[in-house]
Amino acid sequence: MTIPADPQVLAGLDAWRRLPAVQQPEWPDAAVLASIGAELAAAPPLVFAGEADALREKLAAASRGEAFLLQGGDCAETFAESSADNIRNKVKTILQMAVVLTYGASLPIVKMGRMAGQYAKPRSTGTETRDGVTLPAYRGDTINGHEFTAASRTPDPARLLKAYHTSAATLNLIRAFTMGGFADLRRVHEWNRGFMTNPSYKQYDELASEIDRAIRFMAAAGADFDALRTVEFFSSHEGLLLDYERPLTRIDSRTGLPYDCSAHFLWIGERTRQLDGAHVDFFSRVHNPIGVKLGPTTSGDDALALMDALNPDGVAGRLTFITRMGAGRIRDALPGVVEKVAADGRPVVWVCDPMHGNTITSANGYKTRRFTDVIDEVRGFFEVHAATGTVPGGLHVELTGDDVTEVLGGAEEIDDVGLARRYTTLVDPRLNHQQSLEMAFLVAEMLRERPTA
Ligand SMILES: O=C[C@H](O)[C@H](O)COP(=O)(O)O
Ligand SMILES: C=C(OP(=O)(O)O)C(=O)O
Ligand SMILES: [Mn+2]
Repeated sequence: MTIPADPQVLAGLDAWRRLPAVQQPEWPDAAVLASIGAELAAAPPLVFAGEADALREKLAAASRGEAFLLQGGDCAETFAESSADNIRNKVKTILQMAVVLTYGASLPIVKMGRMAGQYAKPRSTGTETRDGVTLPAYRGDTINGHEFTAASRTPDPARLLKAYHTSAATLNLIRAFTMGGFADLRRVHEWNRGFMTNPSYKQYDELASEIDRAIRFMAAAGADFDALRTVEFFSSHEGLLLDYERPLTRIDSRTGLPYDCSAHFLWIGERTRQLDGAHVDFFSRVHNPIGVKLGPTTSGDDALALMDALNPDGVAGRLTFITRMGAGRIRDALPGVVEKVAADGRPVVWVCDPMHGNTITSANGYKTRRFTDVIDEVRGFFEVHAATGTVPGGLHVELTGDDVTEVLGGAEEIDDVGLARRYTTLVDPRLNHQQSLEMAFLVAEMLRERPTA
């Protein structure tokens, strides 16, 4: 039976159009945008509302300390880099990290990519000037091109369709990889053994051997490894570009409720979470699990007001707060926010994004981050939650499966000069494959040491 949407609920989905919407492009032609919007609205959804519900349940478990979220992928996916190799390497990296974290946490890891839709970026300045020429800033492949020409930087609504089709192809391959045997625990474990042959990672030997022994124990005890050939993998991106998210919002025939079917999980960024703004209004009306980024200036009252707007009834797993305070700020800035939310009692998932509060410019001009700062913010996150008796529920990282040189440090010691070797990101610096695995080993230790009920 199909349940239709309440007409008021349907009308509400466009209420954001009358509210201030920051970080949106200036499309040159409203009529072209409208016709592409209609085309998107008629295209099949990318995810099924029932999958978003399943994810909500898993996030509810994370909020109770019964699961842990690993969310990772590029700062900005690009159409050009949405190749099979690139997608495979990212999925592989996340799966490898997840095995290490599963062992550290002794919990199921909820696996989620910043993938299949992460094509729209908020920017700190709307324009970019090079050699006296000023053009619109690059806002992600769904809006404009990175090439520094007037033609490429002009927002082009045809890109919305390209974003949709590239998301569909990416998601299709992710589903094939994770359901078709690529994610088999025995394979993933072998990849991790390969990583450990590099002497730079000697400090993780002990943990790696323990994991190896645990897998051999499982085999000896007759564990059904065939049941561990597939994994659930969820898609997510920043819910930034409302001209894309609105047409992909559909009424779930089972319930009559709206879901944004561009991804399983959408988050509202630090720059677009104004309480009276378009983004909070729009995402308050869709039933996916939703995240909000919280920067270092967030107060406990800000967090409570966001909860009132986005999860007034306290549905478990509906709301995730992704804190991104910076290594130097988290220990001071996070406790007040966490205490206030904990005292309220409505559940949230607390997730640490140790990337966005730690961005610096290297002496030779690269936008980068220090691996030590990234790890220190995660450590601070665990310390704060241990002190307040709350649950550290997950990790949100910018990473790639490839061997880029964008983040300083790691056991292989990328330095300022090293950044120049393979710096390919178009927006923020990502952990490379090795740095990502190294982070997983370090976070696994933190998970092991955390207080559990
Ligand atoms: O993740 C994204 C960036 O932090 C954000 O887009 C701001 O980047 P910018 O300062 O380079 O504009
Ligand atoms: C822009 C991003 O983050 P934030 O909103 O936290 O700055 C991002 O996740 O790429
Ligand atoms: Mn980023």
